[in-house]
Amino acid sequence: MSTQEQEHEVDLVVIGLGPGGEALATGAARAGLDVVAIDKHLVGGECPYYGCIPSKMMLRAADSLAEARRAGTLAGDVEVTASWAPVARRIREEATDDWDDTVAVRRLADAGATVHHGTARLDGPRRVVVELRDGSTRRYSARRGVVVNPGTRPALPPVPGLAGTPWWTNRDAVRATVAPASLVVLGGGPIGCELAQVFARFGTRVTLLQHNERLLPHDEPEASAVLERVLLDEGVRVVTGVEPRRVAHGAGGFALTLDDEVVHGDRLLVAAGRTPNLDGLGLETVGLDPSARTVRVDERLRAAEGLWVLGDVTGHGAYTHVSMYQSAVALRDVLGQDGPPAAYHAVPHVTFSDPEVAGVGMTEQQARDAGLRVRTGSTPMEQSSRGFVHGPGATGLVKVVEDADRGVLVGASVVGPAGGEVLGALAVAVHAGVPVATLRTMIYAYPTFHRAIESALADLGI
Ligand SMILES: Cc1cc2nc3c(=O)[nH]c(=O)nc-3n(C[C@H](O)[C@H](O)[C@H](O)COP(=O)(O)OP(=O)(O)OC[C@H]3O[C@@H](n4cnc5c(N)ncnc54)[C@H](O)[C@@H]3O)c2cc1C
Ligand SMILES: NC(=O)c1ccc[n+]([C@@H]2O[C@H](COP(=O)([O-])OP(=O)(O)OC[C@H]3O[C@@H](n4cnc5c(N)ncnc54)[C@H](O)[C@@H]3O)[C@@H](O)[C@H]2O)c1
Repeated sequence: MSTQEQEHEVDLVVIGLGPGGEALATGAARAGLDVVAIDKHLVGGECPYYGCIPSKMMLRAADSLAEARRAGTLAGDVEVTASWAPVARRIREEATDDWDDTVAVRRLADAGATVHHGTARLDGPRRVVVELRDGSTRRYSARRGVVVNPGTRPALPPVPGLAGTPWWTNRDAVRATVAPASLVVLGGGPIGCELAQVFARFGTRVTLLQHNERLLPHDEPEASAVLERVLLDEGVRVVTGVEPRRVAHGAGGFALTLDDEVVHGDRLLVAAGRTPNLDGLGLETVGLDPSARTVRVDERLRAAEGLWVLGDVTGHGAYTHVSMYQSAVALRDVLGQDGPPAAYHAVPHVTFSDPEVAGVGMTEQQARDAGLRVRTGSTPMEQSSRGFVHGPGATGLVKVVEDADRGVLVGASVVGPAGGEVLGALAVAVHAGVPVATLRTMIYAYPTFHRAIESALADLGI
């Protein structure tokens, strides 16, 4: 073993600094542990540089255009000339520091951690090898253990011809310096729906091809229907239940062959799910299967002796708030502290389209599949007083799913303006198991969007 490869003994090694890994490394270092934190790309992971934050800046800009266009109905004439330049500038300068993580590295180092940019892999229990960017190798053994938070990358669907083309991932989309004239979006999940609406509102001709029979298939069918209608009304061509047979790229852009037509676009955004970054991590050296889609963890995020795994790869919801939540639970375990175990009965999620599509807990179908005696109640957002006042853009609904035997909500959905904010009240109800009878005695401020919850509860029946 060369001097360079001498094994260094530390308390904790964190591989992958997504939101959860970064927070855990910071907390462990602040608590006095000797922590080595490693990321092969940017400290902070996908969310701040290529995911949540830049995409939500794009959506904020697109929403402002839509609101300005609604002024014609509400407040008089407004002339709108869309420009992508402020969006690109905000993302580059304000959100990502030109995709530079110097500030995040310094923050972590100031907390007391040793930060490396390099690719790490497990090399047996509590052992890690890092290939540093300068080509050198470092080996660590970790007294407490290793935390792994490697995240995911865009999945490449097996469509003939696709692999050799310059298709866009979310990373290319958030780095765009102009809005393309035309765009084909492959995939109608959260990424596809959010970005299809963004570019359409900036004047891009968008075709959204979704393999499933509906958009956002993990949400309530009613929510999918509202979003599809809105996107169609805004000029997005939505084609569901399709999968391209072939993709070609040439001087004229992309051509995607469907069963009975060819769809064209200057750009092609592939948003067809994610591949977990579990390959090359050395999971087999600790007795785990590197080809699995998720790593099974217990309620303290332990995957093996001295190994904690966090984030998207655990399969408990590919959201930043899940990664952060898990990191707090795992940190307590790393530090030998007691505390509540991880529970996932009230995981919320929000697709930040306009209207926002938000959900918590189970859908009606999931509750039925779980064998519960289910009652549902719903109400259209348009029929609420606030929806009526709001006018254009107020489309949506509130739907609640009750376990009728226990008299508590096990799931809820909100589609509407600020749907993710309205969801907050329902997330409390599902999380804490607040009895429906108690929710019905609440006073709901008039005329708010959240007052529609009272109508949905009334629709459950007696
Ligand atoms: C376009 C888009 C929009 C999104 N919007 C939202 C949103 O609005 N709200 C929300 O909650 N979620 C959103 N998400 C999901 C969110 O980004 C992820 O759930 C979140 O980043 C948490 O992921 P993670 O903790 O698993 O790790 P990640 O953020 O994926 O980070 C993993 C890190 O590990 C590093 N790494 C991997 N392997 C190694 C290795 N071998 N050695 C060293 N380092 C390694 C990677 O470089 C990366 O930095 C969005 C995602 C995308 C793509
Ligand atoms: N606002 C948010 O919280 C937010 C936003 C974006 C992403 N995310 C997270 O990131 C994850 C990944 O998002 P995503 O939208 O890529 O994945 P996804 O898996 O949720 O959706 C991908 C969609 O692509 C479709 N698809 C797959 N192969 C296809 C093909 N060959 N042709 C056409 N369609 C095809 C599938 O039917 C599926 O509905 C999400 O699960 C979510 O957890 C969250």
